[in-house]
Amino acid sequence: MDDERRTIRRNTTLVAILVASIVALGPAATHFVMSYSHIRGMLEAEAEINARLVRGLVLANPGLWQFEEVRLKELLQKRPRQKTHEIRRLYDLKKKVVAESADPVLPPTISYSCDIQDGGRTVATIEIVRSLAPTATTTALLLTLGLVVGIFSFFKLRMAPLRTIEAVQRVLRESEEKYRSVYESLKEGLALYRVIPGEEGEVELILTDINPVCETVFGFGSRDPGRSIDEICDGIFAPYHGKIASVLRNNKDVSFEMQHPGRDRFFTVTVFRAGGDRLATLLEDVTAEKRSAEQLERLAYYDSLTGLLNRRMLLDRLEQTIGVAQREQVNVAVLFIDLDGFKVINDTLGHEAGDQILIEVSERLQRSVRKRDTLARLGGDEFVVVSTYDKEQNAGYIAKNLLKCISGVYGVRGREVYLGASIGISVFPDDGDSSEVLLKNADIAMYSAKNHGGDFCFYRAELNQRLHQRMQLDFDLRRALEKDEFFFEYQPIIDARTGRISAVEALIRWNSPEKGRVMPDVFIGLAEETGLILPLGEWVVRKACAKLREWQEAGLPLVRMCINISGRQFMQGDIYNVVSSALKENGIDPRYLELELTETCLIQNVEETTKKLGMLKELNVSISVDDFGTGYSSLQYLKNFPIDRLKIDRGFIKNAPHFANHRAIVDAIIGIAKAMDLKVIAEGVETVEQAEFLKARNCDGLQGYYFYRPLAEEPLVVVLCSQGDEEAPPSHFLATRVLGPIENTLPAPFSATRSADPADKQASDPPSVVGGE
Ligand SMILES: Nc1nc2c(ncn2[C@@H]2O[C@H](COP(=O)(O)O[C@H]3[C@@H](O)[C@H](n4cnc5c(=O)[nH]c(N)nc54)O[C@@H]3COP(=O)(O)O)[C@@H](O)[C@H]2O)c(=O)[nH]1
Repeated sequence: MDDERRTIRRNTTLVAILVASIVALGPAATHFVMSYSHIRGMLEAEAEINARLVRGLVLANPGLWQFEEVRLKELLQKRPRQKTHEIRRLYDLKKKVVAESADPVLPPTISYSCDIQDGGRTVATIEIVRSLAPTATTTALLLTLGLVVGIFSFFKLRMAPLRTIEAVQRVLRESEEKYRSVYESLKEGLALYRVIPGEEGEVELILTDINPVCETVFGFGSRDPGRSIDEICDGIFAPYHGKIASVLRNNKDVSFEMQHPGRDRFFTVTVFRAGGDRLATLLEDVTAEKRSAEQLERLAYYDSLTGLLNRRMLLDRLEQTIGVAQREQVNVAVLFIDLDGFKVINDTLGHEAGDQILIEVSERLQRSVRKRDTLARLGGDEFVVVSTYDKEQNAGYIAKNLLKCISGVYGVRGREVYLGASIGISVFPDDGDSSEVLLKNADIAMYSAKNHGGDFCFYRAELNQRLHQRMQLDFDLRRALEKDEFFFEYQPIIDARTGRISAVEALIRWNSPEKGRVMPDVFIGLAEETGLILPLGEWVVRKACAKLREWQEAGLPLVRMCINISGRQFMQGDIYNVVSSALKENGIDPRYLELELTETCLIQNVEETTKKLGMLKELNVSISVDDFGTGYSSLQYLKNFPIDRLKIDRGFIKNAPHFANHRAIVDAIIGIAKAMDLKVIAEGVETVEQAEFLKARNCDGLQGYYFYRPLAEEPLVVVLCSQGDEEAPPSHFLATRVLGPIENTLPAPFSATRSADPADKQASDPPSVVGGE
């Protein structure tokens, strides 16, 4: 028990004794005193009356009244209340009883005497004695009752204040606990301080209490209460003393944001009065909000992958640089960099690897540019450097330096890959006077550099013209599709064993009203870029199936129809539904349709490819890998893909008879195909040597100008009809078309008369063929 409680207990005991005594004795004492004085008053009055009566007798009989005992006794017996037991006595001067009227009177008694005078001289005394017993009894009863109530009151009174205090303390404790639990569960740090005013508005804050968050987040320790905040926090609050002091002065809360350098965190501090000269600070950790605000700002102005400036910031900086260049009479070069070969790396090694490379490229560029230059990433594999220079040739030097630093070998995922770059340069003020124009022109120049095999290219007005030409071409192609201006030429594929045509490859051409016959090299790339390849590719599938049905219905000897499927069409298009619906609509045997996909396209996304190829294979169509050898050539993938044929790229065929390494590659590809139970076709067979070389190595199929150039439909039909038998083609095919003479001789190596010069060969002079692949 503390001192306070002890004092309270002592004082309340004293008060309780006092009150209990009053309660115990008060009624009895009051009763006694009041009864006593009442009785006494009555005795006085009665004694007076009796004395007067007796005096009458005395005055009437002055010498002999003492002998009138009977009369005197009668007088003494005259009382207002006869029931009250009394003793009444009359004494003479010698104190001898002259007359007496006596009832039995219980002690204790009360008496009153009254003198009887005669001529101013006392001649006798009357005494009345009455019992005080009834009063004493009542008083005793009251005293007993009072004591009981007094003792009870004593205990009650003695405990009541302590109980009240305990109740108050309990309420306080509960409210303290509530406050504590709120205080401690606050997610903000709450610290209480005693303020010691210093000189010139300075204040010293002495920490008095902290909640747990203050410890974990702000770094206060449990031993810190009692210490000055400046001492604990190495003075980080010092700059805010003025604000803190103003809270006491103005009685108004203040808030400010501060950084805790030791903990690398940001806090919003709200200072408010906590009663008297106490202050409290609410410390809210806003590090996460601050970081996400910074992150948002970074996202708005910086590229999230490399940390370089983004397009928005680049344009802003470029505008500023133009302003400076105008004032200082210097040139600004905008160098638009696009990586060469990045897409293949990204597609084959995955996006993570691609990202890793982009980060390394940005690091190399950062090391290469000057501090005052601007370096940005526009997205994908496009970077831009903005540099000021004074001499004309300097922009070229900068580009060369950039190329030197970017181009080379990159290590990624334990492999080494080579990367180059193409740079387009536009120059202020010659090529534009706004950031947007300079950037657009540098982009155009970059395309030109890329089309010329990399390196760098300065912007020229005619490049812009070329861009417009491309836009025009895209427009014309879309219109051509609507107007059905596309058509096929068919290049036969020869079965090397029999010399018969085993398949034809349908090759798209555009019959442009303005340009005439346009070859696919001119438009397929652009169609891929713009996405036109999706409807165009669908047209190819549907047209090929429709042709197969037409030929079937016309009774032509059927061969496989091979069509080229572009990478974008395979990955992004709904190839399965397009092929299956085209097959169904035309009711043709799916085995007559072969889809040619390039190696690079197949390994873009192996999982997706496996799924799509599996579905296509379920339709029973054939699948071949085009341009084999030029891409990744992964045997692992080949093993898992459901493919039927490999087509060796014509680049290897061209040099195979003359160069040992190309020969070795062709040998290897044929070997792989045989080992995997795949058929192998050689593309671009142009000479007799090539044909003999391939035949000697058991290549299954041969395709190339040596045998046939791509043929229009009519000569193809003639060739197909003539192979194996000498029957004429169905009449309706010949009726409307003019055919050249068909030379019905075997081509070398099947006939010694065939010229080896591909230039000699025309679409109208096919060899006669025997057998099939
Ligand atoms: N996505 C699609 N791509 C298509 C389609 N049709 C064609 N193409 C692709 O366009 C590229 C160029 O095709 P093209 O000008 O038709 O040339 C083909 C042949 O003419 C040519 N070839 C055939 N033999 C020889 C030869 O002996 N020498 C030689 N120099 N060239 C020859 O090769 C082209 C066919 O190549 P490939 O497809 O790899 O078998 C071309 O990449 C076509 O793929 C289409 O409908 N969709």
